Amino acid sequence: MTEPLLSIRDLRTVFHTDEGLVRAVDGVSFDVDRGETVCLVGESGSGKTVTGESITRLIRTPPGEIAGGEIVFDGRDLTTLSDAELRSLRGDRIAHVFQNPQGALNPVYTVGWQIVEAIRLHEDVDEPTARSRAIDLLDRVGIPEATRRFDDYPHEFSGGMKQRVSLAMALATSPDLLIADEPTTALDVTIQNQILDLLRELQDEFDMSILLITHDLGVVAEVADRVVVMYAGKVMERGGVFDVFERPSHPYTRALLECLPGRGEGAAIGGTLPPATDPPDGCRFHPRCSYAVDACSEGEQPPACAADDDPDHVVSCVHYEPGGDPSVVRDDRETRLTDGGGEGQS
Ligand SMILES: Nc1ncnc2c1ncn2[C@@H]1O[C@H](COP(=O)(O)OP(=O)(O)OP(=O)(O)O)[C@@H](O)[C@H]1O
Ligand code: NI
Repeated sequence: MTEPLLSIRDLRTVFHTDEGLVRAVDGVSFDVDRGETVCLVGESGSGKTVTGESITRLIRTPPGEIAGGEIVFDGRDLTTLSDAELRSLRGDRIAHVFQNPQGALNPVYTVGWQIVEAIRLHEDVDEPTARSRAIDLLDRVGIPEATRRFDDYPHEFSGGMKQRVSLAMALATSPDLLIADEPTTALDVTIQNQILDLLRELQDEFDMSILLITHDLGVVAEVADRVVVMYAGKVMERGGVFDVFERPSHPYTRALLECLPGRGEGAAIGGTLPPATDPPDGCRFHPRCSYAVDACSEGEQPPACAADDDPDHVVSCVHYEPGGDPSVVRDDRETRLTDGGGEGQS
């Protein structure tokens, strides 16, 4: 088996605040394979952004601190790298795109010049070469009349076009991993779909992995190969996108899916995220969970347990622990009937 490109193990990122210690990311583990898209999904405040920003240590220290765990990228543990080593990795082999492209673009310089700089910072090429590469990139991300627009300033682009420009910047050094944090959230639905289509095309073309952060399960269904469902700093469930959508196993995942139009009641999940400085014992979701039993409010978050035959599909819920009964949460009758039918026919 080939090594995953990125392997996060037991990541713990905390913030020291006046209100106390915020365990924003509290023992998160998942992998991103080469060429695949992994989606981090969960409600606002669940720790998605902090996870993404911990990878290349964009977390401001203080108040933030990576308190434990490993972030192995292409065989190297990034938590042990110096700031200088990380800086050269960032924007070279790992690139970030954010919800607000404004942040990635300097209002004082033309977009073309900024992409040229990004290329030349990481590669020893002359100006004309970098310039023609920059125009190619602008063209590739769908900026019409790229040659003419090369000399325009960021404010001369619409929101969707600005996001395309920031994508071109991110791709300037052909990164192995693109971390995209809600890249389409600020855009209207049509533009949103165009950008997601573009991401998919570019992924094939550049042969890169994508870690896409979103609270939108519709987006996940569109682009993900695998899904990591986060809640209050913990991973509730992770697995292949097909498994997670067809056999959602954690009550939280099921509740999120129920919120999807056409899938369930369409209602929001009752209750709110626990206070960040004072999460409940046991499963972090138990105060909002309709399947909670006494054991759910005791001890630590349950370990990652098998959700089905696929070893990649795991769930952190007492009902899946040894001796537990998953049918409390998930109706497995259909699956069993199908299995039985298969045997009968052979
Ligand atoms: N600089 C900071 N200081 C203190 N707490 C922080 C800081 N940054 C993030 N947090 C806390 O960490 C937790 C996780 O935040 P994070 O931004 O990762 O959530 P998210 O899942 O990305 O949410 P959203 O969907 O709103 O972007 C929250 O409780 C947040 O308040
Ligand atoms: Ni976020």
